[in-house]
Amino acid sequence: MSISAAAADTSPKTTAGLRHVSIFGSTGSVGVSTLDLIAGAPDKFSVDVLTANENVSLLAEQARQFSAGLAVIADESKYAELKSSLAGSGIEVAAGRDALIAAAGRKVDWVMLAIVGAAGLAPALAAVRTGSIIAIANKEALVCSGDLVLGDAKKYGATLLPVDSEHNAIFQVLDFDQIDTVERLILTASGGPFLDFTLDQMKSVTREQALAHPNWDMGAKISIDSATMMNKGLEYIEAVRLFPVSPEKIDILVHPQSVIHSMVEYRDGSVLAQMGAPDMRTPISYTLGWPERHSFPAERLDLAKTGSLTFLEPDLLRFPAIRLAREALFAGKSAPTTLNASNEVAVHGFLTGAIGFLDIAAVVEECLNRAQVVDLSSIEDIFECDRQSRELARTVMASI
Ligand SMILES: NC(=O)C1=CN([C@@H]2O[C@H](COP(=O)(O)OP(=O)(O)OC[C@H]3O[C@@H](n4cnc5c(N)ncnc54)[C@H](OP(=O)(O)O)[C@@H]3O)[C@@H](O)[C@H]2O)C=CC1
Ligand SMILES: CC(=O)[C@@H](O)[C@H](O)COP(=O)(O)O
Ligand SMILES: [Mn+2]
Repeated sequence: MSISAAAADTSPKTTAGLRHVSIFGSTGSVGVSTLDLIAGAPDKFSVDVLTANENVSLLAEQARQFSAGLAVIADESKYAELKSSLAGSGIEVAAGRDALIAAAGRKVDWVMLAIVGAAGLAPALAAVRTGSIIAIANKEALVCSGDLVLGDAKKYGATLLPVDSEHNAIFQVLDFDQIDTVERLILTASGGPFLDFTLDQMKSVTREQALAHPNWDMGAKISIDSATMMNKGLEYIEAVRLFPVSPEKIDILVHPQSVIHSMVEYRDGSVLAQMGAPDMRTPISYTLGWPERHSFPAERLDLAKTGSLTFLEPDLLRFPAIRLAREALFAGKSAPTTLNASNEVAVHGFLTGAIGFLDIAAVVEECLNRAQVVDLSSIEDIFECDRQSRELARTVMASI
């Protein structure tokens, strides 16, 4: 089933009342929130696969706490450490990229894709091909792979549930059965920590300032993307991939309080919004329970306390990443893959002190200008484009 049909399927996908789940990227921000929800409902879930890149100690701790079937560490050099950490537990251990992909091919009821970056694409495809319910947080996989993930979801009968707060919001209020009555999707954006900064001030911001998101507690890469607003650019492409709505009908609106997570406007003028406190456990809980709603004691929204909700247009001069993402989408073919890969390299460059904050978008723009826009007709083409774009981004960064 594709995402467009997912809303119509109302039969809970459980095995004897217990949902068997796997979490890819369990040691990250989304992964930890997912396990937090699962810990609160031990009678509803049984954990099969947990994975990390290099954080052996947290992965081993999680695997023991949840009696996982298999723990996979992507960094092969950490295999022995993980093996000894889990000795005597009866938990299977594996390492490396191929092991990660094989683990994603294990059939369970529900999978969380919470690896950050294009590194999550191959496991995402393997998971989708099992035909299970797939909760997808990994927006980069959707951006860089064109229609492949959605196409395979359809082909293999998987149900794709968006985890990203904006897309989860839209999923909750979008009437898939009357899609031609939809006039606009409105993606809200907090504007990040530099919403009120001048370009001159943005030139010299530090890593710590950029990591300090005003509303959300997230991993480093997405926090920097929020600060450049590339996150909204990626989310714009993510929305085009996920929802059967043309790109011209998708707007971005800055809403600094992050209370309205996104909106859908219908042709009769009705605007439906999903709201909530900025806590990722709410959208994750929605996907964990889907099609039922589980109870979750998240902080409740207190609008009187919030006081006012404000909105403004994004400033594309101070936040060119939004323009770059739109241009990449309209250029099509390999351009979104280049956008994503060069952004990943540039964000890493900023986090490691190699380039300044404003250089992130400059590197991406230069890569988009220099890279050829070519057809990507297979997963191998996507990987090759991703590899070449990273190489190009490193070359561009070295010249700054
Ligand atoms: N955090 C949030 O609130 C939100 C996140 N998202 C999206 O969800 C995804 C995850 O974000 P977030 O949880 O913040 O990220 P984190 O950086 O906190 O966690 C990333 C996870 O992926 C693992 N990982 C990193 N690199 C690799 C690799 N090369 N191979 C395999 N595993 C890897 C990490 O392992 P290790 O711990 O060992 O490094 C960790 O488990 C991103 O795509 C993000 O855009 C979307 C909406 C909200
Ligand atoms: C929680 C979530 O979904 C993030 O993607 C969030 O949207 C980031 O906030 P920005 O709106 O600042 O990008
Ligand atoms: Mn988001």
